[in-house]
Amino acid sequence: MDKILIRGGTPLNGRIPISGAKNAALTLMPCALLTDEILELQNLPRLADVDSFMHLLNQLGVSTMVKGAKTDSVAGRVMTMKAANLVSTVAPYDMVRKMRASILVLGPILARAGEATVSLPGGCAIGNRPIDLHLKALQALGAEIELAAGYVKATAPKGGLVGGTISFPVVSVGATENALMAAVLAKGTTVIENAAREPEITDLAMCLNAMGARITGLRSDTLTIEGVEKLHGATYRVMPDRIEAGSYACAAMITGGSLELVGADGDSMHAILAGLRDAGGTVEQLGDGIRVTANGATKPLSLSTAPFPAFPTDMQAQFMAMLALADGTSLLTETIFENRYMHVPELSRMGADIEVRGRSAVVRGVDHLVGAPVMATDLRASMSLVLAGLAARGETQVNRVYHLDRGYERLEEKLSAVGADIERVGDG
Ligand SMILES: CC(=O)N[C@H]1[C@@H](OP(=O)(O)OP(=O)(O)OC[C@H]2O[C@@H](n3ccc(=O)[nH]c3=O)[C@H](O)[C@@H]2O)O[C@H](CO)[C@@H](O)[C@@H]1O
Ligand SMILES: C=C(OP(=O)(O)O)C(=O)O
Repeated sequence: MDKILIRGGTPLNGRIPISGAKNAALTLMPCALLTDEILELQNLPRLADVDSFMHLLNQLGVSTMVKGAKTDSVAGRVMTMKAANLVSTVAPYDMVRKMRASILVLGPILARAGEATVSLPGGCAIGNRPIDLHLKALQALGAEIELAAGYVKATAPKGGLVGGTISFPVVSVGATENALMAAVLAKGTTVIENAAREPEITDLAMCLNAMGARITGLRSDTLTIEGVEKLHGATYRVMPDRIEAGSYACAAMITGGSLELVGADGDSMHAILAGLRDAGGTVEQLGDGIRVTANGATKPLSLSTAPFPAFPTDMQAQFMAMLALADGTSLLTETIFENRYMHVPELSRMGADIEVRGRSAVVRGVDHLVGAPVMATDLRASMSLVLAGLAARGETQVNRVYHLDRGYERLEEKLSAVGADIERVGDG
């Protein structure tokens, strides 16, 4: 298994191109299931999750073609997808197990084929992650749901799904996405109340509208969908990854450098950028991206994760690494996933002083971190260890690199280009 070796201590300076957003890509790709015409997605990131999703779509009968050489370091990939017919309505365990976002095929397969069977994704490192809200949303559109042998089977009424009111008790990104993709082909009007407002949801709604859907209320917590009989093909560009951009912003801060994040969309990053400014960084809006510059010691922060537009849970681990070296004590509170502190013991092994108290973590800034062999059990936790390694004295060896490959395109290449001493090494 590959490892990443980092010799820390170099301030990072220069330009990093920001890739297309993983979490947008993973909800835009299943839109191909909703039409028999071609959906072309541009600016897709080169990520393991995108490849896994493509394989899942292939198994369902979607033919795909990918353009974009790996050597082209700035442009994303272009994928054309065509689901002339679905050859299967089943998303099997071995695919869903690898990638929780596979659950996002449930709504579109059901809407297109009238039935869908998807393996239950189960829990994972960051928390329990149930799918009850996805299922309730589909039930509100008339679907019958059966759970058996680790699978959920959803069946639409004879004439297809029927519009209805979906009122979410808790904001869920995935459940909002599944509901949207199911409702676009339902008969009549659907209203989704307490919808997630993450920019990736807006990206999904814009892509669906480009395919002929009729969704209004974009960017708000109430989405109204007038069902249409058919969707057509479209070409759509995936939004820039706000979490990748935020992660590299933390790299600038933790190493005392200055990074231009080319293509980053500041409008989707308000809470992240506010956090960077409060931590003492300078954030400049550029024509095509943003620049983040450290100014001396990082200031401590008090931050709580919550649904958009608040501070995202997907940035909590990276901010924690940055705050581990702050000039004072920070308080981070995780309100979305109950078990998203798996990076704490590893950061502590590098010399961080962090105490978890229930859902909160008290981070007492230390003078320096020391490199060590570390590993993390999820994507953003792994990135927090890379960040710590970039600032630490000596060598850090980050194991289980496959987590990083799920969400960070060409990580070592992007970081070496701005001065990091980082390399990927194989086991042998
Ligand atoms: C592929 C993708 O886009 N993943 C993102 C998505 O995950 P995902 O869509 O899985 O996250 P949700 O927004 O659904 O989860 C939010 C909260 O709702 C709970 N919940 C969710 C669904 C459900 O049926 N029942 C339920 O109780 C979850 O346990 C969690 O506590 O949003 C998360 C929150 O911003 C991000 O961390 C993930 O990176
Ligand atoms: C938790 C994440 O992703 P996923 O929902 O795909 O596990 C993430 O991107 O941080």
